[in-house]
Amino acid sequence: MTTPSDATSPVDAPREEPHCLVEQVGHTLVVTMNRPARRNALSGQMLRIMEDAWDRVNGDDDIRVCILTGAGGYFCAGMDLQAADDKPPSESFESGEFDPTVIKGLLKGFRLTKPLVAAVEGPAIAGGTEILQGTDIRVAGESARFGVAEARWSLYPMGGSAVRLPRQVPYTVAAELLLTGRTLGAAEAKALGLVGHVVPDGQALAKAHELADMVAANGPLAVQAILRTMRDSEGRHEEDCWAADAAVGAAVFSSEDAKEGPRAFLEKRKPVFRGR
Ligand SMILES: C[C@H](/C=C/C(=O)SCCNC(=O)CCNC(=O)[C@H](O)C(C)(C)COP(=O)(O)OP(=O)(O)OC[C@H]1O[C@@H](n2cnc3c(N)ncnc32)[C@H](O)[C@@H]1OP(=O)(O)O)[C@H]1CC[C@H]2[C@@H]3CCC4=CC(=O)CC[C@]4(C)[C@H]3CC[C@]12C
Repeated sequence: MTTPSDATSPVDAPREEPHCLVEQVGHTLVVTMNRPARRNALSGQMLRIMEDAWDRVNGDDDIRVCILTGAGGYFCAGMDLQAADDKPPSESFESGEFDPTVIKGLLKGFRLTKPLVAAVEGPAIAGGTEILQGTDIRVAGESARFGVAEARWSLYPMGGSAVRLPRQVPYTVAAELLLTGRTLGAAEAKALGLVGHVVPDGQALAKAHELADMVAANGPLAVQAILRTMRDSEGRHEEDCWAADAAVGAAVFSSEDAKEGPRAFLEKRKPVFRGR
């Protein structure tokens, strides 16, 4: 997809903001989709920055949790329809330039090994709700709106929603949202369990930080092991999961942190976890 960074621009043009901002705050990496004038529509540049951020989360032991949010009071308006009109994604699929089975920026075919907290203000439409389904803990401002609108434009929810949404909300609701393209508000999303928290507008990021800080204060090995088992056991019979569950759990109990935690409780102090 063409992005402004691919185009030549006059030297006197104002410096364009990066399409995605990445900032570490303590043990939390904050990823902010940053094209508010386009309602944070997903550009190629934005997705490339997000892919690098995901690698940083997975590769840096100092990062224990990630927050994904959008700038300007918006979450994400999905694929950049102008860029798609300039260069239809089908050209990239047909040429083999892009393998749609893995869309790392949208966390399809690639997952974070640490918890991802979504802070949603305003519209999270199509690709916006698609990437939401790759997050773990979710906070919405009361005016946030969700939906998978691809069918409205005779497009396909290539970000994974036809697979994931029926696993995250009741089947008939997933079918209705995917097939009608209608949107839903934060209250309905909370009632369905698509998001876990609804807060006053403008407070989603603060709540996301509060939750992220709770995660970051816990044993990182335990947190990552729990997340791994949740991911690996999804859709499988429980009897097929216990061996892996036990192996992952035993490794956590064998860690130094598993001794530090109970000791800190008994000594009535905060634990100091070192991730080993
Ligand atoms: C398949 C994956 C997902 C697909 C999609 O998401 S389809 C797009 C669906 N999006 C929508 O339907 C939302 C459209 N927007 C709205 O409904 C409204 O704007 C809003 C409700 C979001 C906000 O309303 P508002 O009143 O506040 O604001 P407006 O006045 O409407 O808008 C303000 C301003 O912003 C512009 N705008 C808004 N939305 C968009 C948008 N989506 N695109 C562009 N511009 C937008 C609007 O025009 C106004 O502008 P103005 O000038 O002021 O009038 C895909 C997701 C990612 C894809 C992959 C990306 C990487 C790839 C690269 C390749 O080369 C191969 C393909 C691929 C892998 C590609 C594959 C497909 C995806 C996975």
